[in-house]
Amino acid sequence: MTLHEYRRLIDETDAQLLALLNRRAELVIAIAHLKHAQGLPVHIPAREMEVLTQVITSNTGPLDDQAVRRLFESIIAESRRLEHRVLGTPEDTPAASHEGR
Ligand SMILES: C=C(O[C@@H]1C=C(C(=O)O)C=C[C@H]1O)C(=O)O
Repeated sequence: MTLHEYRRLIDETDAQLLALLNRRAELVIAIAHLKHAQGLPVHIPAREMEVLTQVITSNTGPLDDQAVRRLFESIIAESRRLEHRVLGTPEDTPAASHEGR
């Protein structure tokens, strides 16, 4: 395959990744509203650990586990930012502190 063909495949793959990331973001928004309604915080470290453990455990490479961890830590951090944005809560304040609003 030529360089140009590989790059077209990368472009296609990036489009798929973006669609999946936005699908994940839509699920995160739904979860944000549920957690807010139940008085739960945006940041749930135990769940984040579970997500990271799952992706690292199922990683078959060529990305190494540290790379997968960094990528998903970034995705999760953006998910938290998104939750705070849709809820209108400050980023460093748990949504639980907004109970009763
Ligand atoms: C999406 C959630 O909110 C936050 C973001 C998470 C994620 O992006 O996977 C996981 C835990 C929470 O800190 C959730 O609680 O499930």
